[in-house]
Amino acid sequence: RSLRLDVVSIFPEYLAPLDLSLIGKARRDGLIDLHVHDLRDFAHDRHRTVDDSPYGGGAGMVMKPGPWSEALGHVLAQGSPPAEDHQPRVPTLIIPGPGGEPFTQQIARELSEEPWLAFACGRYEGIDERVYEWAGERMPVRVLSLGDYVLNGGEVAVLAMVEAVARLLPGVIGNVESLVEESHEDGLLEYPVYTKPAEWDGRAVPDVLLGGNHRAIAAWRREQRIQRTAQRRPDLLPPTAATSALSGLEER
Ligand SMILES: OB(O)c1ccc2cc[nH]c2c1
Repeated sequence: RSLRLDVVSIFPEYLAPLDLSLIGKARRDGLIDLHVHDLRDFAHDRHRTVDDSPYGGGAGMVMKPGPWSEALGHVLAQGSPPAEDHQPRVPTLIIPGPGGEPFTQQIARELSEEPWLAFACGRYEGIDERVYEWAGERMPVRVLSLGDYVLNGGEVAVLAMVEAVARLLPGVIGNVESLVEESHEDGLLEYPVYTKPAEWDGRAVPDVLLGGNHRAIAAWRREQRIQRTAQRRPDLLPPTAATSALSGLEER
């Protein structure tokens, strides 16, 4: 199964890290087909203008609708001629933004099932709202946020989302076991990990991990995940589990 990715940005070089390591190998192996488009190529005035001042006033600039509709139209055109089922293929368009739906591991899993994702990287104060409407009439659109903080543009968010999605594709990560017991995979944070030496800086590795009792090790790791989640991310636990896990901590 291969995933086609299109990214539109005024800083296409920002996406260069996708050529490195795992994602780079996935591209060379044909698992990922990445196309980065420079939004300015779709601005036809002499200065290749992509922004202008906001109606209604306010600070900063807003990204003009014209170049975006041309750029996204160009991306859509890559889906023709239609696939064998004669339905013109369209991508799911992801638009990163601080005002979006929180991006989660669950969404990463959903997106990794898609054959074609497109990403629109905003800059300045954002993209003219009519672009969201225009795009929504032509393809599924999801506005996603990495978290409650603000970046200067969508490129960093796209790098993060592409990595989170691509690593779930079969064949991208060599060791599939590492995809199972990781943070957020089943709603819990990951357990603490240790490696040699058994004692370092006067600090020992928990005895249970040095023995060979795999049932005891699995139980210890499960308990660690629950405790760590209760301490750091009680919001991930159902209310009763959070308090009972924490009360277990207080008694110690
Ligand atoms: O925080 B973000 O994910 C984000 C995304 C896009 C733009 C465009 C201007 N500021 C942005 C911030």
